[in-house]
Amino acid sequence: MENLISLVNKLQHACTALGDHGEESTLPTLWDSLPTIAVVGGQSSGKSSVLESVVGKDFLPRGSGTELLQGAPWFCSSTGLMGQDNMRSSCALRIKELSKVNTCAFTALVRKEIADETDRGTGHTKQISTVPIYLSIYSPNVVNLTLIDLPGLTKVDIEGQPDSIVHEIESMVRSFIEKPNCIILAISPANQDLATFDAIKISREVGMKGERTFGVLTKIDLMDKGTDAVDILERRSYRLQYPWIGVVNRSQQDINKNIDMMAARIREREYFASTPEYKHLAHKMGSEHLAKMLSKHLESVIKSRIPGIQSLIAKATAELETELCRLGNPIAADAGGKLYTITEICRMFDAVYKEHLDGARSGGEKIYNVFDNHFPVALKRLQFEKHLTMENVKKLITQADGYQPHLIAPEQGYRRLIESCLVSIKGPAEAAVEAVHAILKELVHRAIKETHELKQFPTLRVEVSSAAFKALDRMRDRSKKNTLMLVDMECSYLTVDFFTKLPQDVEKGGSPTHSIFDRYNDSYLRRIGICQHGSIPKSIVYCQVREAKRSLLDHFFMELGARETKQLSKLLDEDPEVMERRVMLTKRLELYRSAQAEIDAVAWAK
Ligand SMILES: Nc1nc2c(ncn2[C@@H]2O[C@H](COP(=O)(O)OP(=O)(O)OP(=O)(O)O)[C@@H](O)[C@H]2O)c(=O)[nH]1
Repeated sequence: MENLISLVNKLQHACTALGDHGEESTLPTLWDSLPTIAVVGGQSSGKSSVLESVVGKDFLPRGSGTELLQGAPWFCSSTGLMGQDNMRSSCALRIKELSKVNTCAFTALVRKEIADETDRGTGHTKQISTVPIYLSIYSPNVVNLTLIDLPGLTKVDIEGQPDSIVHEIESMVRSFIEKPNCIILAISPANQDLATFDAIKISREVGMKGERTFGVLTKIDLMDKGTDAVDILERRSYRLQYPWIGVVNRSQQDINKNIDMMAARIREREYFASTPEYKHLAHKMGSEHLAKMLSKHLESVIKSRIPGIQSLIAKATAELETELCRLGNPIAADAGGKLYTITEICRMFDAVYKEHLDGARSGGEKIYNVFDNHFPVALKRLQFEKHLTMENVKKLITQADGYQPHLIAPEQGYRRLIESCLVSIKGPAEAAVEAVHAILKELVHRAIKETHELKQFPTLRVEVSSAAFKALDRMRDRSKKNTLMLVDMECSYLTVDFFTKLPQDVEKGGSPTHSIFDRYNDSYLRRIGICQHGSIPKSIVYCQVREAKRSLLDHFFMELGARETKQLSKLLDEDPEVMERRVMLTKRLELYRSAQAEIDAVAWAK
């Protein structure tokens, strides 16, 4: 029994330390893995007496009028009383510290509590109540188990009870004992015909092949003279998977005389040892033997549940770890720690952002699309013809040499013509800068969303995105300036090479007979634009994309260094609910880990 106490206590310790009392919980319950013991039998068959003798204490009211459902979940005081009221919603009787109450006082106290509770449940009508009474007794010396004293099964209606009572009791009993973790003590009085009792029948029905059922033959001492229970006890009749155990409980007279449990056990031992019919079976009879058998059985059942409990704990631990990981790390208290956390998170954001640009995540390809598609299309759409209308060309060329007549060729005029066309490229160039800017901003949104660590801190998230946007705005402005400058630069000086190439290029495709105006036609000027096509993206990538990759949060970091602890704390203003949940989960995880260690120790000791 001591081994069992220690084994169950360890498991129970693990369960109760986790605050797991079998209540509805999001986490898998360990409680269900532990067995309960229920006594089933006809009215006055001796159920309460057997329960008490297994426990070794008398506390249950017996005799007529106790057809109530008494459950006794047992806890040891070392695991505390926490959560009891949550665990059992209805009426819980709590008798604390069994060891501090003397037997008489204890008996009287518990009996009174049960009787009062029954009256409360049935309204003094002495009817059977289907509301369970849960009696929790805490002691370091008892096994932490749930013992259920069920109302007696009956075949006939009971006076003062509704007609449906026979079925009600049966279905109540069935609902308790059909749970696979319920060990059934089928109580049958030996002084009545066994065939007339349903205890075995009902427990066979729910207990599959009877592997959960222990037959207990009570009232052997009350059998008619000349009859005995040897056939049953020697497994010749009413055979069960486990041998029947005969017991001799205290009679009503003994109870009235206040014969205590110890004396009753001695007398029971003597009875079996001295009765000729049972002498040879004496070592397998009696309440003590029943208690030992049950202990052994419980031990093996509980041990067989250990792998299941271990996997429940492993599953719960994994779930806790996942959630904790999702909630992120707790925040450091000092400024240095906070600064470190912020920069680390920013670094992670930065890394995600770069991945978008470099192709590890999607989005960066949109920039290429601007250069490869939007920009050339925009160039194509430029209305060079407006510049090249005969009127405009004439005007420019005529104006170019002022009052002087052109001697050879209107070179100055060509220059002006080309310049004015090049200037119109500024529009598409600016549009490309803006398009890339929009893409870079959109990627900030995406990277913010995808940086898991930022989810924890809404304020930091806002600040990081606004810092990134500000940086991108600065880069955009610089890029625009540089790109437009590039166009200006192209316009400001046309090389000889440029000019010498003009007629040749035109001659390749064009007709030399065409006038000079026709030669520098629309498609030709477009080609000049296309020359720019290469350098404008270069400028944009250099000023915006490369910079965004290199120094998106540089300003922010510099500014961070100057912030005070209070301001840093503001950035890390986590949702208090998240903080609380993290603390709770961390505590629970620690408990699960220590429970795991304890249960592992039990498993290794097998
Ligand atoms: N002589 C003798 N009396 C017994 C034995 N077992 C139980 N009794 C007596 O039988 C009566 C009924 O016993 P209980 O233990 O209350 O039976 P129960 O099945 O719990 O009864 P209900 O809950 O009322 O159905 C009590 O007066 C007991 O003292 C026994 O083995 N021998």
